[in-house]
Amino acid sequence: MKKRIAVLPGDGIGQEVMEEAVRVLKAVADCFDHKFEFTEGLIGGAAIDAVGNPLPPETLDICKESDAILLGAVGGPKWSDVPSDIRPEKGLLGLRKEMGLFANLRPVTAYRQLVNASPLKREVIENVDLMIVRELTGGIYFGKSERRGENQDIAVDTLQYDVKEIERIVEKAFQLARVRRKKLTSVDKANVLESSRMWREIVDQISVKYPDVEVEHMLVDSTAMKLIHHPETFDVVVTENMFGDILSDEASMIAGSLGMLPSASLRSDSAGLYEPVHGSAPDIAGENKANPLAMILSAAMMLKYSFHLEKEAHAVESAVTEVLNQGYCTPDVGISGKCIGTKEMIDKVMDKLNENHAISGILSAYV
Ligand SMILES: NC(=O)C1=CN([C@@H]2O[C@H](COP(=O)(O)OP(=O)(O)OC[C@H]3O[C@@H](n4cnc5c(N)ncnc54)[C@H](O)[C@@H]3O)[C@@H](O)[C@H]2O)C=CC1
Ligand SMILES: CC(C)CC(=O)C(=O)O
Ligand SMILES: [Mg+2]
Repeated sequence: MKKRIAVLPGDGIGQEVMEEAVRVLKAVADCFDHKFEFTEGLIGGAAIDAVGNPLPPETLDICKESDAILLGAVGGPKWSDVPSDIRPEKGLLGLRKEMGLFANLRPVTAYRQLVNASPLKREVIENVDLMIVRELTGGIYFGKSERRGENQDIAVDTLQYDVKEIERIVEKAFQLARVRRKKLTSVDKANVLESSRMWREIVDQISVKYPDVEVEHMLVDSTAMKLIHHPETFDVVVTENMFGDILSDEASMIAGSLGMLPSASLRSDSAGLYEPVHGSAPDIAGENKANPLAMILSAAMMLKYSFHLEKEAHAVESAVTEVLNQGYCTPDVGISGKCIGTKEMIDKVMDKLNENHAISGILSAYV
């Protein structure tokens, strides 16, 4: 099967983890006899430096002509003073909007091998398996924003949602809950915000179609607390753009590191953008210290959601789990003597992938 993949490394550790993801995908292609064609594009700060635009039209064309997009991360202190309309982050927001990628799936798993990496107690996190479903192309990140006043001393950001934007993300969340543990927590700030009150009404209306799914409404501030207190009680959590952004970084501490959280940004067809939840991590960039697993697991989500290659996705996920089982990990989660670098971690994952594939080949020869 031939698939075209747009590769957008971006900035900082985005470039490092992307190199590793492409390596893993090439190994998957070899093992399972697929053809993945990679086309690289500029985005974020790297694109500003090269052409003065964080989302050049050529990059958008590459993405539109591809079957899926992989993205590292954008941003960094180097571009903190560029005009707000060409900041690196604008490139990513623009790409999500242009591609219509409204549904951001952020699974949070507490890996057994990493329970000691979490600042939370073992008994709090050991049974956690939740999915944050974040609305990705609306809300305050896309509303009108401006500076006003004689001295430009008033700053305005606008949080706006229309019914259709809410309906499609809520539908997506119900569908996901239906095939998981059938519980949906809708997170809002309905005690204060009008957009949240409309969000709640829509969740209630749609819930009638999903009588098998238990629904609860929760305010975002108490959700932040409950995610730490009783994270195991959550299954699917659906929320608007900014709340989802913040809650997912918080939830990363259940997994032990931002470097463990993958994501898929989807629309209604099979196209999708796959990126780790983390940013460009300027504090560790260029040091071979970044945890590449969020990126690799995002690539596995691409295999599953865009290419429907379940077996291949499972092979990558199993290789990751087995390497963690052997005690290897990067410094963000590592305290043991088996703490290794970005590249070495992926060497281990590739060894496992190839080894498991060879074993399954030998076994199939005997049946
Ligand atoms: N999707 C994207 O492209 C995102 C971009 N950003 C951008 O990234 C830049 C830095 O933002 P920060 O607030 O520092 O967030 P960040 O996610 O880049 O880093 C936060 C902390 O987590 C650590 N960390 C993150 N990913 C890691 C990994 N894979 N392995 C090990 N440690 C990891 C970092 O070292 C840092 O201490 C900013 O310009 C921000 O706008 C932030 C979030 C998402
Ligand atoms: C450009 C930002 C909104 C990126 C971010 O923090 C995220 O998507 O998690
Ligand atoms: Mg974020």
